[in-house]
Amino acid sequence: MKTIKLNIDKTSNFVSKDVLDSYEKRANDANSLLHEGIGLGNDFLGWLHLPSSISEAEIEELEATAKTLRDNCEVVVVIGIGGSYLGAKAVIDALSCSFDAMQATRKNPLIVYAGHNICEDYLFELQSFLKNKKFGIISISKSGTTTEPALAFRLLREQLEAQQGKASAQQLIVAVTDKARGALRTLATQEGYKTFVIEDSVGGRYSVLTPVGLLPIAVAGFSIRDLIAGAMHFENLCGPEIPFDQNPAALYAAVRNALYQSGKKTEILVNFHPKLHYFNEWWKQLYGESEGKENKGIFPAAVDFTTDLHSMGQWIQQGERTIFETVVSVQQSNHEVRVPSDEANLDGLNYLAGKRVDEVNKMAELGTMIAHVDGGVPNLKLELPELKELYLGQMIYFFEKACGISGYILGINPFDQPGVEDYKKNMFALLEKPGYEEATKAIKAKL
Ligand SMILES: O=P(O)(O)OC[C@H]1O[C@](O)(CO)[C@@H](O)[C@@H]1O
Repeated sequence: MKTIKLNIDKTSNFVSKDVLDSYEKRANDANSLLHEGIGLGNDFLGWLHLPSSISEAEIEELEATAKTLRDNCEVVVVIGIGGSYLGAKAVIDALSCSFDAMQATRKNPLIVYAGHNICEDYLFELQSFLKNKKFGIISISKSGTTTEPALAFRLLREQLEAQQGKASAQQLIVAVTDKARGALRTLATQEGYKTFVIEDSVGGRYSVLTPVGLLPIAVAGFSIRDLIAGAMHFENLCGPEIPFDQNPAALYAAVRNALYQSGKKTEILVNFHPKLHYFNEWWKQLYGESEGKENKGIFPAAVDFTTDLHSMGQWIQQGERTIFETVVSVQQSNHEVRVPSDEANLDGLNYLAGKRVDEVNKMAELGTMIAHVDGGVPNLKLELPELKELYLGQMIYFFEKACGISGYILGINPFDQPGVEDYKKNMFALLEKPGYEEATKAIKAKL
């Protein structure tokens, strides 16, 4: 099986071999600790062996449910926030035609998203769009209580029942949530919705290879079997028994921590393929929510090149030297477009005539890497052979495993997210949620 490849060569001027070697033990110990299951956050290690533990029966159930939604819906709304939608959107966007939403004739239902913001105009416009559509809903919330998806689900469930009738709506709603707890579980049980379980041991940002991601990806018409196969392959390639210098997850975790300790406080995930924009977003939550603790942690930023070379390129080239880049590079385009020759050549592009557009993109990528490294920005590179389910699955597991190792090297718990409760408490107090009376009084005194 072809695999994604990590290249850390363009960090060697910033992290010496001795320094990198000094991280070998910490990275190996962190990897072993994950597998021993006795480290910080060890209640949330269900993602570690997830790829190899998904059964044929589970895959068939996901495929069957996806078929029901595919056969009966022209639109499927994925409701969820954070890890409850980012993994699905990252994979679906990476594999879909860039103009899929505008296609007149469709093989697959259009996937749209809700519950990932609290925007009245967004929800109004989505409900207006759905007015004359046969749509289904995949409502996803591990806790089952997150405000944003719950609000969207209340609105869209009411609309679906009004448009299709309660009985038909019941067949077009799937809930993915906790096996026993939370409002979404209670509602799904009461209404008789088809449900899938998010195991307690799998945190939201690590849940893309559970029904959270797999069901929407299957509904979109992509191969969850290939995605799982790629993840399983990297479950093996990043295991604790793999030597440090051959273990991509351990190496990436070690290099990024060495760079962080040397003063590189921000990591910028870079792509040269716009379909990976939401993969950036998935990665930002995975690393930001895992490592941003105890006033520590690399800040995860992201850009789409060459687009953002025309917005962020100046800062990256000549701003504060506290950044490094991890470039996700897709080696082979799925399509071919060559630069035409032009008799007048007024644009001066005839020197490119006959070349593949991707050849131009690759030279932009190489030129950018040279400029940034020369400018004091270390570069790591993750090469994907193609944008296919297999390599996306490999990359998902690679970043998940490296995140666990990196968090343990940093000395924090990579699997909790206590900091996200602060805004929620204030929001509930300001909204005068029952039970928050004291908090309401206190926060209003601050205003
Ligand atoms: O799936 P849930 O429980 O609605 O949580 C959604 C997201 O919110 C968070 O819990 C943060 O509040 C993320 O970790 C999670 O991915």
